[in-house]
Amino acid sequence: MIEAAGVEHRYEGVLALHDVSVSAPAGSFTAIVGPNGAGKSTLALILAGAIRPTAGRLLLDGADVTERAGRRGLVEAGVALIPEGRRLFGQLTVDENLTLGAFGAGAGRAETARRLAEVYGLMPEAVRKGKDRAVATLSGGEQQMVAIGRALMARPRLVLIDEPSLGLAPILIDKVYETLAMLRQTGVTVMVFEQLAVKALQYVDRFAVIERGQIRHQGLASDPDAREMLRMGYMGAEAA
Ligand SMILES: Nc1ncnc2c1ncn2[C@@H]1O[C@H](COP(=O)(O)OP(=O)(O)OP(=O)(O)O)[C@@H](O)[C@H]1O
Repeated sequence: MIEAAGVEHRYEGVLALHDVSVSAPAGSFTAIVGPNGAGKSTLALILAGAIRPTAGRLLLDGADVTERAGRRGLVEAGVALIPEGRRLFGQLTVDENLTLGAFGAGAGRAETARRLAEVYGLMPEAVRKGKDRAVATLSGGEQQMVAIGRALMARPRLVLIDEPSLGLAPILIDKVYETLAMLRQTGVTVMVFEQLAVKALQYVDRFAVIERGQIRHQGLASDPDAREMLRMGYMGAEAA
């Protein structure tokens, strides 16, 4: 469904990605794992079409969309990015934040109400009950759920999530991943960009290891060698 082919990205002097080729088939759940500064956020932005790679191509459903990259990314094509740090409106309520997700995608009032009901169905009880609370008063895990919910309000076919576990307690990380697994069950293609490699591998079916801007390994999470590779300390203390 989505594919980066021979992608390179430079920020002024810094080579952030070098000859990166990764893909995610429709309906898959994929993790791009790697340590701090490996290039995960840059790759997430490129796959979402939010920034244009300095070399290489971005393909969506087999069509070259490299030139379409821009600030709004590939939203119209059904691609949603949940950036690191979530970027919610803390003073607005859960309901208002979710509604803005549909507004950005051009949904009318009745359609927005339908989508709200659907998205609340995926949210944990604490978020449903807190729909009139300011988002800033929710826990980090709940806020991450709202960020996922807001992206879903645009009815994306592909959801890219940068560091879903960042700053969350382990039990909440599992809840976030369980929600993503449920989302995938509904037919949405899901990609996470994650430092917690071992955790991500419990949930995804495919993965790629990125280090210093290059893909070192790609495979299936069910492959015993995959886990062995992470265990060998390839990712050092950052695998958890
Ligand atoms: N806007 C920018 N300008 C210059 N260099 C940048 C910029 N954004 C990222 N970089 C550099 O590009 C490289 C990859 O960064 P990136 O944020 O993509 O990695 P990451 O794996 O997401 O790391 P983290 O987990 O810390 O967010 C790093 O060396 C980083 O310092």
